[in-house]
Amino acid sequence: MRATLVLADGTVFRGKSMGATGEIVGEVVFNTAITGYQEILTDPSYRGQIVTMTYPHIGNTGVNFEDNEAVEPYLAGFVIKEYCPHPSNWRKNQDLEEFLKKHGIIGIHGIDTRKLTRNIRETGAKKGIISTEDHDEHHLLKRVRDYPDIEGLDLVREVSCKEPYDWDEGTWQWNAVPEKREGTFRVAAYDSGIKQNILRLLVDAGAKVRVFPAFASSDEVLAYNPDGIFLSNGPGDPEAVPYLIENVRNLIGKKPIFGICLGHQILGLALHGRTYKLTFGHHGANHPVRRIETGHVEITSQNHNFAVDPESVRSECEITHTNLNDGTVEGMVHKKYPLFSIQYHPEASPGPHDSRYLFEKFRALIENS
Ligand SMILES: NC(=O)CC[C@H](N)C(=O)O
Repeated sequence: MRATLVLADGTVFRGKSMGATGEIVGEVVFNTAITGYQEILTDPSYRGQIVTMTYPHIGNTGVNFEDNEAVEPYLAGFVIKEYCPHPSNWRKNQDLEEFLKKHGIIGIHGIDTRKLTRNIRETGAKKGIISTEDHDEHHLLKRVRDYPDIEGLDLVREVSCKEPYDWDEGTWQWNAVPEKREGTFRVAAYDSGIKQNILRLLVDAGAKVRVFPAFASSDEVLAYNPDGIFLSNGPGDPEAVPYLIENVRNLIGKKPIFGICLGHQILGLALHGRTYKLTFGHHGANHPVRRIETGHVEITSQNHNFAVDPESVRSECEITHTNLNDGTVEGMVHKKYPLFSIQYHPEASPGPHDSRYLFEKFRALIENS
């Protein structure tokens, strides 16, 4: 079956349908990771986005029931060059196409993803529409242009849990049964679309974790009597979740805080700093980051479109990590209060694992506070 992708600048790609059928609009971004398409598909931070894989051959290991980062994929659409319809992997439970169909995700394959990636790199992430029903580029262009922009949309509410719950599973290997663990200190984790490997690494670091919805009040979170607060990754524009910014502002200075990705941006805003949108963002598994304290370079997994403006937080925070490709802020620590945050994904699953020390750092911060 045919599928057509039209970008808001009028560029047209004609390919084949993969997964669910219908029509979807989202912000088109590209991810340069070579492995981990299943984890990318199930990362809730992609809500509202159409993800293009630059790696040309996708689907060859199928999908299993263990590697999802959330209970289901929340992204808008999926774009690949060549789909592998004959996956071969001992952990496979489903093929990629079945998985996309089951979850209602519309995909397109057989298009020139290098041309698409160059377009986004040169003129920035932009809205796109994928349709398997209407192939008239003028109709599609009108609909994609009429669709609201991602800035200002609260996508966090769509992916956050609705009720608090406890998490007690640490990391485990494919051939072992996950074991339940009792932590030694309490962490309240705000779920703006949390990736499960973050929860596992918090448990590995010794935390007893209770996950709270992104809209939970600071009083509700404090009533759990946590030793530390964690702020998760999540989709969309950080400025679109004022309730979370306000609640986090109430918690600063009261408890040790660690934020990842959206959590880092929320901390920046709660400290009265500023965030801004990058041209095409960082989405991949090999982004070099400089750890200023030691001068080391960490190879990191990243997925974000927004960044914290360093000048806007300079009076209160020190910048601890910077991106070696474009110099943007990748981490900061408060000069007075026990809090630090990281823009990239130290829990990266699959790797690289250079940044796992940050979970131990959170434990140490809690112990010393
Ligand atoms: N992975 C994330 O938490 C992404 C944060 C934010 N939605 C951004 O795009 O920058």
